[in-house]
Amino acid sequence: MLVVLGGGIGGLSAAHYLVKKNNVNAKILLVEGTNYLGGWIKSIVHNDKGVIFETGPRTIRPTGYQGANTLTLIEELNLTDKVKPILKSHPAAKNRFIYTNKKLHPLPSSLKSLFFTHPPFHKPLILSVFKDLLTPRKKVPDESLYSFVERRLGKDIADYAISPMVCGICAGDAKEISVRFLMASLFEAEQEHGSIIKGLLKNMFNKSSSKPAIKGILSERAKVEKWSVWTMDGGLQTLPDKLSSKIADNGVDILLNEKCTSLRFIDDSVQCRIGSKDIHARHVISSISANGLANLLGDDHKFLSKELSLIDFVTVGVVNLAYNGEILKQNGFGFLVPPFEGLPILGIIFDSCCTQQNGKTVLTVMMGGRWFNKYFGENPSKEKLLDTAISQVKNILLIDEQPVLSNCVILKDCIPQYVIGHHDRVKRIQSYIDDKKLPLSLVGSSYNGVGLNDVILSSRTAVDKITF
Ligand SMILES: Cc1cc2nc3c(=O)[nH]c(=O)nc-3n(C[C@H](O)[C@H](O)[C@H](O)COP(=O)(O)OP(=O)(O)OC[C@H]3O[C@@H](n4cnc5c(N)ncnc54)[C@H](O)[C@@H]3O)c2cc1C
Ligand SMILES: C=Cc1c2[nH]c(c1C)Cc1[nH]c(c(CCC(=O)O)c1C)Cc1[nH]c(c(C)c1CCC(=O)O)Cc1[nH]c(c(C)c1C=C)C2
Repeated sequence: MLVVLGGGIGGLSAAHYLVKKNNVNAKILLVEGTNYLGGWIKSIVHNDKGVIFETGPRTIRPTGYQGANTLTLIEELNLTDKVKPILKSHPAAKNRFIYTNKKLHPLPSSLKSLFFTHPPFHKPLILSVFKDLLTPRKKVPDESLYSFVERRLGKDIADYAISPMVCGICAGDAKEISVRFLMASLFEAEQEHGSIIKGLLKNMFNKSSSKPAIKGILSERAKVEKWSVWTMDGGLQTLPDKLSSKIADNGVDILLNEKCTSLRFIDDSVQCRIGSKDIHARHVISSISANGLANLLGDDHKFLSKELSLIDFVTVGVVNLAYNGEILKQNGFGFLVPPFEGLPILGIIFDSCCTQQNGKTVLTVMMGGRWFNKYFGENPSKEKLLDTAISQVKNILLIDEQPVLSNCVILKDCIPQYVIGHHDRVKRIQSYIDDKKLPLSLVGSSYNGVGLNDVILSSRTAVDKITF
């Protein structure tokens, strides 16, 4: 028996890859603690109004090894016809705004714009290139994203570009998040070549990758047609829905509403406590959060449990709003708010600019993250979040109308924070599992990337490494 813990995209894709590899016909069991498969991916479809609210992720990047891998999965699931690309030429790809000093500022998006001063930046961005070339290398094992960028490119970029970007990816504080999370290659460029620019130039002429490129039909199409990001017809939930039905059709047993409450490693197998039963597995793939897994290990593996529990998570409040008519004055993906503005929101996505919403204006307001308790306390009511969202939409986007539809969710501990030292912590965790030869694989957003592409690739890599 092979057990997969968790039915989010990590667990579902792990089960899919196990089915593909399972040449010994081992039984596969997927255990999900709630009555829903998909984890944070959830699309609420209002068929009568022609509106879709995404409460979690909404777009996926097609680029890189990870991006191509996800598109291959889409082909394997026969979902090609459901893919909805957003091209690089589309306003939603070109226009991203920063809200600061009571104004929405478009982020510069062309090479030409490097040479001019674009508020909120105080000087032309080309000066940051010179700063990088003139700043001596600082040898460090890791550093915060903020301090790396401030040191090499200047405070303006750290405050107005990097801090909001970190909010828009992990709802975290750039002063705490490791530079190796989002900018590993730039960090390595400094460590190896003394400057970001020099490192990038050297790498441009010395292109060698350890992994062979994935050349699927969809990923080739994405290159030729110049996709920026893509989403799915019917909402992103189409993906976990199809994965769930495909793995069930292929014989995976799916247990819903059953939590795994303990894992005991006995000889070379694992005893999983699920509900009131003990199930013996020859291998477990855990896709649940690192701190959830820490709680299952008891006192047998104190070091592992402690390291896993130190990976922190933040809570995000998500409010979806639909208004009659197309009433947005700006066209784009949305805007982010730098944390120093002290506003109770992280940013707003203009969903109806990215996807058709039947003539309605659909917005998603994201709140809290690293600052959830500061603005909302321990247990805020959903009304408080909804009121905050509507009043921020009114103040910033000048929309006075009341929404015709709304939804509010509080996503408790939904995004891990890869703080300084995360990379080494994950190495220690993996070394412990390898040294003790535990039949345990770790997948999901807690370890090697929080984007859907990273999570899906973590499942494929884990399954590739298992020997039956
Ligand atoms: C608001 C938001 C917006 C996002 N936007 C994007 C985006 O636009 N693009 C992008 O690429 N990524 C985005 N992400 C990131 C992405 O959605 C997540 O990283 C990804 O969905 C995590 O998947 P997972 O399988 O690792 O975890 P989860 O989705 O958390 O799945 C884990 C599952 O395990 C179950 N579980 C937990 N404990 C147990 C137990 N003891 N026993 C059994 N089951 C258990 C849980 O119920 C859950 O279903 C976003 C995330 C959030 C929260
Ligand atoms: C404000 C909160 C959040 C918004 N999105 C997320 C949070 C926490 C989560 C998120 N968004 C993206 C990813 C995937 C990253 C990846 O590795 O692929 C995750 C986990 C995509 C994304 N969204 C924005 C950016 C800059 C990115 C990176 C990839 C890309 O360039 O497309 C921008 C953005 N996110 C949010 C808003 C309001 C926003 C505005 C411009 C919300």
